[in-house]
Amino acid sequence: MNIVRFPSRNTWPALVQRPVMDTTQLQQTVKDILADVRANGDEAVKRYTSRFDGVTLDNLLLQPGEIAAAIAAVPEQLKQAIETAATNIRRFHNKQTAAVEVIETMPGVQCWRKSVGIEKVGLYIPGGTAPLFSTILMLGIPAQIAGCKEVVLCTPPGKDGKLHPAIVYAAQLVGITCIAKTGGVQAIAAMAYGTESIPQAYKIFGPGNQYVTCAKQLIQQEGIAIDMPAGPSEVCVLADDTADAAFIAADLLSQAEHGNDSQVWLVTTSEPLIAKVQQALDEQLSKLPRRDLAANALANSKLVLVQQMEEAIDLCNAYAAEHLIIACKDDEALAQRIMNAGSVFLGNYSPESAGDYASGTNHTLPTNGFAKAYSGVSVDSFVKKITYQKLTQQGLLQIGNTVIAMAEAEGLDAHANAVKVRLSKI
Ligand SMILES: NC(=O)c1ccc[n+]([C@@H]2O[C@H](COP(=O)([O-])OP(=O)(O)OC[C@H]3O[C@@H](n4cnc5c(N)ncnc54)[C@H](O)[C@@H]3O)[C@@H](O)[C@H]2O)c1
Ligand SMILES: N[C@H](CO)Cc1c[nH]c[nH+]1
Ligand SMILES: [Zn+2]
Repeated sequence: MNIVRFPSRNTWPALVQRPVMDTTQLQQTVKDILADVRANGDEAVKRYTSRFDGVTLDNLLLQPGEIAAAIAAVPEQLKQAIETAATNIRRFHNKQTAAVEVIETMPGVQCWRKSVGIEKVGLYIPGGTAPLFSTILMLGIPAQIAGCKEVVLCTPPGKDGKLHPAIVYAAQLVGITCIAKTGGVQAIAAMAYGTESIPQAYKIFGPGNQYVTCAKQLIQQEGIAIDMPAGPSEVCVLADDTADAAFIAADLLSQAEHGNDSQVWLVTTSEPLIAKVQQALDEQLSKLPRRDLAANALANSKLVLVQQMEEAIDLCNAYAAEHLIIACKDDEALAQRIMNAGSVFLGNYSPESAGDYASGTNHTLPTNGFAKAYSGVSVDSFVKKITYQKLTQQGLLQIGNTVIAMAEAEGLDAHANAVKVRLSKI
């Protein structure tokens, strides 16, 4: 990992840049696949699934017989773990709904706002390097709570053309039955445009690699909504001299193992901690099955030493990590000063893995600095908020002159007349 000592503030904009592929080439590749799927539907989706995932499929949609077989193949202990996680995620997300409240802004003028589930949603579940069935809970549960009517799920198949049994188990647990065995750009295109077998969605959710994230950003320009750019995983650990180097190394590796383009940071005021973390990383990395992916990600990553905690906080806010772990004595006080992060983990006993799987918060979060302006997925992401109003005759008498005065001042006489014509009849 690169060690950066006392970087001056004017170097921070370059320092916080994430590693990205050549964006021109990436965008061209993605645009070509999007256009092909739009023109050729299932045939193109199958062709790209064969090219990128090495699988030739007759049927893109998971068949009922495959569902029963997959569910039977999930070990009981894993089923229980998935159900415990689902219960916690439900508990946390159930509290994100608010009762409709009618506000009387003037006598006889009532206004209210209601959340209505987006009718058709598409969920992308990553599967290129690991079958992230936990992501099904993170997207499927808020979709269920929001009352979305049609949910389609796309995920890449394994080399045998099948889905990991836990993917199928988690999907049925959250009531998803329309499951397509395809990933990458072709999956995002299929959900955006609709194909013969994959239904079109109004909004597409879910994390993915740089191809998936770029495809989501491009289809957004065509009028399909997306949750947010949720690309390669990131964690930043903010630590002082009370932190435990072995815990920090474990947390950094937990996100580095997601893929080559993940990025992990340590920001600290403690010089001795840096050497200890480096040693712990060496010890732990060699034992990981996914050490090659993690080692590549560590090459993109940084251990940053700063003088003061004040500066450390400012740098964390400039970096705007997907996940921020505060491994410091004053974790709660420091957390108050965090302006930019997808999700924050406080203290030495809150590993990011807890939030990735089971504590209850959502793990679909903005990466690449988008946490400066975007939130992670929640029930809100799956609803539109429609406003309503009802005016009585008394209400229109109260508000009428205000509307007429403003409409006439804007030169919009027809607006004023829509009020006058009614007032003349009261
Ligand atoms: N931000 C978040 O909330 C969050 C959550 C979970 C996972 N993630 C991230 O999701 C990512 C998952 O990535 P993944 O690769 O394992 O799975 P993925 O499902 O996102 O991508 C796999 C697909 O990429 C496509 N692809 C691969 N190489 C290609 C190429 N050369 N050209 C065109 N398409 C190509 C293929 O179609 C393949 O099916 C990781 O980066 C992980 O860190 C992020
Ligand atoms: N850390 C990922 C979000 O960046 C979520 C995840 C899923 N499984 C394990 N981790
Ligand atoms: Zn993770």
